[in-house]
Amino acid sequence: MFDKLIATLKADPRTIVFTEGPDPRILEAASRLKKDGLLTCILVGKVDEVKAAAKAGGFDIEGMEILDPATYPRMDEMVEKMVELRRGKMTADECRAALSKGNYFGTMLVKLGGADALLGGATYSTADTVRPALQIVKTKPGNKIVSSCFILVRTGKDGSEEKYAMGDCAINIDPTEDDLVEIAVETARTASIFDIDPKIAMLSYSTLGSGKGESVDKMKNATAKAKAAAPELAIDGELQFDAAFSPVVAKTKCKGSPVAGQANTFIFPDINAGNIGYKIAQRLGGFEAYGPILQGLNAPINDLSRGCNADEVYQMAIITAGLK
Ligand SMILES: CC(C)(COP(=O)(O)OP(=O)(O)OC[C@H]1O[C@@H](n2cnc3c(N)ncnc32)[C@H](O)[C@@H]1OP(=O)(O)O)[C@@H](O)C(=O)NCCC(=O)NCCS
Ligand SMILES: CC(=O)OP(=O)(O)O
Repeated sequence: MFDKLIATLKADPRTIVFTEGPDPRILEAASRLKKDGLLTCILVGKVDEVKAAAKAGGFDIEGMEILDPATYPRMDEMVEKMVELRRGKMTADECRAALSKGNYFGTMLVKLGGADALLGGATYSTADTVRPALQIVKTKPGNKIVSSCFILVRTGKDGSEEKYAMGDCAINIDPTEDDLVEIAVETARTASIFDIDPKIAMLSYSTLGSGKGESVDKMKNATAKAKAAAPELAIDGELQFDAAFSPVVAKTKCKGSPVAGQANTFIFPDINAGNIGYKIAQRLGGFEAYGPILQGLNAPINDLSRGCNADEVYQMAIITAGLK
């Protein structure tokens, strides 16, 4: 799962900024990344606080840069640049206030080239982690929205990995048909990076017309649009999860579908379904959940779940910087 990304990081050393420097999970992950020679870590926070937390946890952060926005010597320059980027949407005072917080400070650090990648969200909510990136970093050329996916992995006793991609479980609350097309295409791309050959199911409570209504039409129309936009992709919908996943159910509900019964890339109709769905797979299904991996953003910035542990921080740091 991580071999390719680790090889990339060893061949091309990168720097990652953590917006929540004093958090013990961040400190543990940063100390392991340093020990393993994978990333140069920058910790945002009050120097004394970060050092005290590292000492209390027994984490070695020797040599790591700790940046406190309150004493950052280039803050005036950062404020000026942010005002320019926000183009009339935020005043200098608003930018300075925002930059006193780790989430905005870290994002501007990436924007100004002071770090290659950013990982936050151990204590900040997803909205507070992602909003600075949406406002400052913006979408990649060619993308209309930023979306996200999770890679779900369950390792068998023989070491084999069962892998799925799920999107969008974290960013777009009620995606439009066009948003869903972009989410499907981007999630398929992310799936491929993790060696999943994407077979995309556009999920619903209905299978090919078994239910009726606006939410069914949304997935049906999004499927048609996605097929037209990316004819090279294996994609079908609208499909219930059982029809998408189980070959037995697929035979009953939608025989002949190129995806049903073998889907490995699942696109949810909205964030309620997506966020609940991935957490059920994680907590009841015994899958490791890597993400949310942001897609379509013009810099490698990712969010953590606030329920993350140090292992997840370590792995997400590798994913974030390794996918740069
Ligand atoms: C992502 C999210 C924070 C954006 O909401 P917001 O900050 O209220 O968004 P706004 O409409 O005020 O937009 C803020 C900026 O982001 C941009 N933006 C918002 N959503 C975007 C998206 N999906 N893609 C790209 N840009 C987006 C807007 O264009 C705007 O840019 P501007 O200020 O330069 O004009 C919001 O959609 C959200 O809360 N999503 C759910 C997060 C969550 O709780 N997930 C569950 C746990 S993982
Ligand atoms: C991805 C996600 O659900 O994040 P959180 O648990 O922080 O809300």
